[in-house]
Amino acid sequence: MSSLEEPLGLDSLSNSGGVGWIQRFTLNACRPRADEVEMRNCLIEGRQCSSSNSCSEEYAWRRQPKDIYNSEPSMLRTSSLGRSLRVVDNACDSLYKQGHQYTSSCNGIERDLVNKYMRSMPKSVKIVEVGPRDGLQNEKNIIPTSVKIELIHRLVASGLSVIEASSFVSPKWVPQLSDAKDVMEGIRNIKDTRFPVLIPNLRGFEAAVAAGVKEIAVFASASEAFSKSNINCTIQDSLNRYRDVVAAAKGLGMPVRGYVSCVVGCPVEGSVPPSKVAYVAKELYDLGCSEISLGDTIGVGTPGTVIPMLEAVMSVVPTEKLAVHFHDTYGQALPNILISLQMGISTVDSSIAGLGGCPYAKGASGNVATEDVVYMLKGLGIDTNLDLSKLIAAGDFICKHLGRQSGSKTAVALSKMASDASKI
Ligand SMILES: CC(C)(COP(=O)([O-])OP(=O)([O-])OC[C@H]1O[C@@H](n2cnc3c(N)ncnc32)[C@H](O)[C@@H]1OP(=O)([O-])[O-])[C@@H](O)C(=O)NCCC(=O)NCCSC(=O)C[C@@](C)(O)CC(=O)[O-]
Repeated sequence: MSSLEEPLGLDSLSNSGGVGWIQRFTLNACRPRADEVEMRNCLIEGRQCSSSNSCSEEYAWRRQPKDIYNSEPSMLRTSSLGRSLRVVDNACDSLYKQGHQYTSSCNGIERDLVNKYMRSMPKSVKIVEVGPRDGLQNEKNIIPTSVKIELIHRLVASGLSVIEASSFVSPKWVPQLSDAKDVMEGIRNIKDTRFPVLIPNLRGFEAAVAAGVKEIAVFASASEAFSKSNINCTIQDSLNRYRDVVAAAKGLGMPVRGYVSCVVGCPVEGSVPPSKVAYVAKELYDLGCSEISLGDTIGVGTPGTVIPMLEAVMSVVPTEKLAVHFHDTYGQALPNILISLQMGISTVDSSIAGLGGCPYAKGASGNVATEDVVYMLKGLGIDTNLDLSKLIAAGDFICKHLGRQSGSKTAVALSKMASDASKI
C-alpha cells in the first residue's frame, strides 16, 4: 500500500495542532443550551416538551410532509444518537440565512463564519446538467427518443438553464445517442434554456447545425492514451481538428465549450500531471472556447489532487471561465466540488440521479448527482434557482425507466422521508 492509500491517523495529527482542531468541532467543545438538551431528550424519548425551541406537538418533519423537499437542509438533518429514532439535530447548528450570511449559534456566542470559511465561495453557482448526454451515453439498452425528450422537459421545469442534450458523434462509437437530431427536434420549442451538444469533428458540427443546435462542446483529453481510445487520435490531432470546428462555430456566433477529460487520472496512464491539464485547457481557451470544463472522467480525484490541478489551470485560464466535472467513483465528487468552489469556481457539471459513465473509461461510475450538488449548495446558502423537488421527480422518472434506484443520496433520503411521512 502506498502512503497515499493509508488514511491519516489521529496520532499523526497531535504534533501538528490537529487534535485542537478536532476538539473545536466536537459537541463537548460546543455545548448545547439547556433547553436544546431538553428538547433533544424529548425527541429521543418520544414524549412532548415545551422548550423555547418548541417541539410540543410533533417533529418538524412530520408536521408538513408535503413541504419536505423544500425544507432547508438544516431542518432535515438527522442523527440517530445510538438509537433507531431519528431527531432533528440543532444542538450546535449553523443557521442558514438568505443573502449568503452564516452564523453559528453555540453557547449563546454568535460567530460570523462568512469570513472564516466562506470568503471565496461564489454567491451563485451555475449548474450544467449533463444527464441526457453523459448520463445516458453509456446505457446499453437503447432508450426511446420520447423518454429522452420527456426527461429534458422535466429538467427544464426544475429551473436548469443549461442542459447538455446529446452528442453528434459516430453512431458506431456511441449508438445510444444516434437519435441526437430527433432529440433536438423534440425540444426545439423550449425557450430560455441552452442545449449544447458534444461535437467530435466538422462532420458532427454540420449535422448539429442542420438540427438547429445553437451551442456546442468539443472534448479533448489530458491523457494521450485516453484521447486515442475515446476519439481515435492524438491530443494534438484533436486540437487541430477542434481549431476548424471552433472557427466554424464562431463564424455562426455559436458559443463553444471545451472539455478536458482525465484531469486527474487516466484509466490507462494512471496519474496525469497538472501541467498537462493546464496545457490542453489553455489550448482550448486560445482556440476560442468560452468555457473550459475540467473532467475527472474516472472519478479518482480527491481534494489533494484537485487543488494542484486547479492551481495549474487557473494560472493559464481565468477562473471565471472554468467549470468542474466530477465523476463519483470513489465518493469524492462533493468534497472536490466544495474545494473547487472555495477556489473560486462557480460552474459545476452534474447529472440527474448520478447517471453516467464513459464508454471508453471502464470502471468509471456516474457523474455527481445534480440533486446532491443542489442540496449541498442550498445548505451553503448558495443560490442555484433550482427546484429540488422537481429535480428529484425528473430523476425518479428516468430511474423508473431504467429500472434502477437513483444514484443520488439526497433523492433516496428525501423520497424515503416523504414516503414515511405520508404513512403517518
Ligand atoms: C471521433 C470519431 C468520430 C472518430 O471516428 P473514427 O472511427 O476514428 O474515424 P472516422 O472519422 O473514419 O469515422 C468512422 C465512421 O464514423 C462516421 N462518423 C465520423 N464522425 C461522425 C459524426 N460526427 N457523426 C456521425 N458519424 C460520424 C464516419 O463517417 C465513419 O462511418 P463509415 O464510413 O464507417 O460508415 C469517433 O471516435 C467518435 O465519435 N468518438 C466519440 C466517442 C464519445 O462520444 N465518447 C464519449 C465522450 S465522453 C468524454 O469524452 C468525457 C467527457 C466530455 O464527458 C468529460 C468527462 O467525463 O470527463
